[in-house]
Amino acid sequence: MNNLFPVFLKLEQMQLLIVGGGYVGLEKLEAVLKNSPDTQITLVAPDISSEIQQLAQKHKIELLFEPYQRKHLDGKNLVIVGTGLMEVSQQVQKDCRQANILVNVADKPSLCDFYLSSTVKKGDLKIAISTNGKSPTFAKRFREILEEILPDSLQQTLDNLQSIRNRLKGDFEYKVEKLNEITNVMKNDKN
Ligand SMILES: C[C@@]1(CC(=O)O)C2=NC(=C\c3[nH]c(c(CCC(=O)O)c3CC(=O)O)Cc3[nH]c(c(CC(=O)O)c3CCC(=O)O)/C=C3\N/C(=C\2)[C@@H](CCC(=O)O)[C@]3(C)CC(=O)O)/[C@H]1CCC(=O)O
Ligand SMILES: NC(=O)c1ccc[n+]([C@@H]2O[C@H](COP(=O)([O-])OP(=O)(O)OC[C@H]3O[C@@H](n4cnc5c(N)ncnc54)[C@H](O)[C@@H]3O)[C@@H](O)[C@H]2O)c1
Repeated sequence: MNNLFPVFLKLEQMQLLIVGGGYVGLEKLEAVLKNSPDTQITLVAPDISSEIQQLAQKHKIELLFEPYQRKHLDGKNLVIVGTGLMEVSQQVQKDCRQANILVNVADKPSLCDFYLSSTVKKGDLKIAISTNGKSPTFAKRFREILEEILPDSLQQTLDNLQSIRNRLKGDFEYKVEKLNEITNVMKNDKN
């Protein structure tokens, strides 16, 4: 079964809590900042790595040097946990469930409401990759392949299509038909 529903979040309009300030916390923080560098983030952990402290100076990151407590969820829309400690992970997951806040526990699929994906970005094009949790390493490798093969000229194509879209006159059906006609060239001839 592969029933995950993908969405693209406007994370910069939300309040994110990250629990854990070690290696995993840094990895997830970097994944967030790569896509949404202006996200308002609170990161809580008794020990916070120097790499994270450096990132906090350049981004909107509040650091709390203390153990996780229930009150840290106040006002948060989304939570990512990366402490490597099962008791902490389970406690945060339970608290999030009660508060109706979506939670990702890094590397613990059974405790996740959502998974992080590998992401490819070429200008305005963004592709999110999931393997349904089967192999994050495959997701990473596939990202690398897509990053390599997608041409930089894609942005020009998107800009052109947007300007045509804005200039098209007529009703909705006409516009849809016209835009499909123009982009038909992208389809393989054999189809
Ligand atoms: C895509 C990416 C996004 C990100 O995290 O940013 C991501 N993991 C990445 C890398 C990666 N993670 C791990 C390795 C080591 C090799 C290996 O084990 O394969 C590598 C590879 C590396 O680092 O080279 C360890 C690992 N990960 C999970 C488990 C537990 C398990 O599978 O049961 C374990 C074993 C832990 C242990 O043994 O202790 C689980 C999850 N990892 C996910 C996402 C979710 C599923 C995504 C999907 O559907 O494919 C899911 C389910 C939950 C989540 O964490 O959100 C990011 C690549 C970013 C990029 O570079 O593009
Ligand atoms: N590839 C690499 O470069 C590299 C480097 C180091 C570690 N690792 C791997 O990463 C894993 C360890 O990473 P990690 O991030 O899980 O552990 P970590 O020890 O790096 O960090 C744990 C974090 O959790 C915090 N924490 C502990 N109790 C807490 C609580 N009650 N509330 C909030 N925060 C709390 C700690 O203060 C710390 O910030 C290991 O599996 C190791 O193999 C990889």
